[in-house]
Amino acid sequence: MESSLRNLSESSSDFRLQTTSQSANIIFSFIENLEITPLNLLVYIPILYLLYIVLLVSYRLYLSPLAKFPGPKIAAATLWTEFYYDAVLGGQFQFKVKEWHEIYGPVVRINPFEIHIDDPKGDFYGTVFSNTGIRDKHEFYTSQFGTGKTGFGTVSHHLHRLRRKAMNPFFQPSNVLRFEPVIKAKLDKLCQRIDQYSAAKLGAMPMRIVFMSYATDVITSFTLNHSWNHLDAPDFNPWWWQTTQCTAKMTKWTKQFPWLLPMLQGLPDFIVKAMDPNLILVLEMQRKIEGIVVDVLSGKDGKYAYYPDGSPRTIFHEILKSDSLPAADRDVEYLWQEGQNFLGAGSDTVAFVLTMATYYLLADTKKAEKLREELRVARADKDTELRVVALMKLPYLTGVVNEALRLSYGTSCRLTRIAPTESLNFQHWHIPAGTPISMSSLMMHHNENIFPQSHTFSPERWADQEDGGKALERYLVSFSKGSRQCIGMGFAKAEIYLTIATLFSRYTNMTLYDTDYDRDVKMVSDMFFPQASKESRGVRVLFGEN
Ligand code: HEM
Repeated sequence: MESSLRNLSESSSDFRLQTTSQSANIIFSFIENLEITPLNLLVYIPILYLLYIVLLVSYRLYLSPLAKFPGPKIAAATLWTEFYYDAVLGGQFQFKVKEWHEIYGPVVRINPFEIHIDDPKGDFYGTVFSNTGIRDKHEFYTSQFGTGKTGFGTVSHHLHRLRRKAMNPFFQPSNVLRFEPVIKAKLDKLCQRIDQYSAAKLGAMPMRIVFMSYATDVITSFTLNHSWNHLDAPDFNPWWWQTTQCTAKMTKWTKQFPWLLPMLQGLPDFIVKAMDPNLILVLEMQRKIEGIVVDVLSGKDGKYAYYPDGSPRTIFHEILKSDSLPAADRDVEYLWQEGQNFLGAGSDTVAFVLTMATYYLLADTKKAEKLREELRVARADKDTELRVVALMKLPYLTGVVNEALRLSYGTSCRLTRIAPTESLNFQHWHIPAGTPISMSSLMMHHNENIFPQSHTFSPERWADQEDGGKALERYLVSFSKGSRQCIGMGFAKAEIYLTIATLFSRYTNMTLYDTDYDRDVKMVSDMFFPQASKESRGVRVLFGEN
């Protein structure tokens, strides 16, 4: 209450100041004259609470520095609007924001604190997600995963720089290229599993689950130096995909109630299980990663934790080696949270891009043939298996990868940045320093000015450009941009290029099985990652004889 009143007195409008200070006087004299008895409290508390709400909403609607921005009043008044669309209706807020942009224009105030921008030219993305400016994250966004100590979850720009610096060497192109043979070994295993499945006539393969197993084996080998070997499971461990889906769905609740996560962690397992059996999978995953971290810290991995030249094979050894890391970060909690982020960030994201590439190429077999032809010619030229560096130079394959990234969006939710010391100007709008500003890949990637017929999968929109689509990449934001851009981008791209090239060269007889765009592909809800309809049976593929 006091802070609301203090805020009120800072108003620039004399009239409003007068009115609000009169209201404040009334409230104070009301409080002074209160006769406190238990019975009276039952009446006074709701009245005071109601007054507090009225003052708070009035402040948000008329006095806040964001009051000048267009948008629905209900969104400016309360965070419950987002909660209703996202938690109650299930991932619908992004679509609502899109509708608001159609009504109010490119700048919309989407909650009491935040402005969302859908720039018709797309260039403002580079300003908000800047590489050079100071950019904090918004705690409302970061708190949803309960990993506030990690690079991903760090609010402060400056602290993030220190944490990111500790991880950077692990993601250098040289370290990614050194890992290429391991990705290829996992790819061989994936192909063996596909061959066995098809020889045993087990039917169509659920590609998101299959790719999820594969991507998890790759990311656990890369970051933990221990493959989780999901590809060995006869059914590709669908529960692991459910775990990540459950973690993502939980964010719609934990964003509003961040205390939920620590509370769950403190409850006995049987209670958590009774609430939702998938929740226990999330906790088990966290404990498994924590166990690995404890092993790392105790030196259990010994010399196998390092390459012969002494560089680390696990992200934890890399982080601990750094002299930039704050001392408080050298503990188990920080490291397991970081480990969880790597697994979450590097498994279903990659799996979804691969699934989308597979779907769109098989839905239009001419495009698949064009890709195969490019790969055939390139291979004949070199007379050998292509390495990732050579693959990345192929224009049509690059178009396929970029289109798959574009139509899988990265995160389907909006991303937010705060410029704490700099006010930003967009069109005629002046956005005060410290305002959380968000933009969304969903809107960037369906901006018809930039990507005409944006719902069409068209590798040609990249491949047919004179510069191979380099200029257009500015608007491809699946990995976001700027200082908080995905640290695993180079690694993910290497994995995606290798996988698409290998599968489409090797399997010439792949067909979609009972896969319907509206039911199984089209994004209908945003659960941090894009989700198809509840009736979806996934993208399924039959591998025939080649
Ligand atoms: C297609 C695959 C991937 C996509 C689309 C993707 C997308 C993204 C996006 C959009 C962000 C920024 C999130 C934000 O602003 O809050 C991000 C951050 C991050 N990603 Fe990825 N990612 C992918 C793969 C990976 C992989 C393979 C790894 C690990 C090897 C990884 C590790 C991370 C980490 C650690 C961050 C936080 C970076 C920071 O804040 O400094 N990602 N990713």
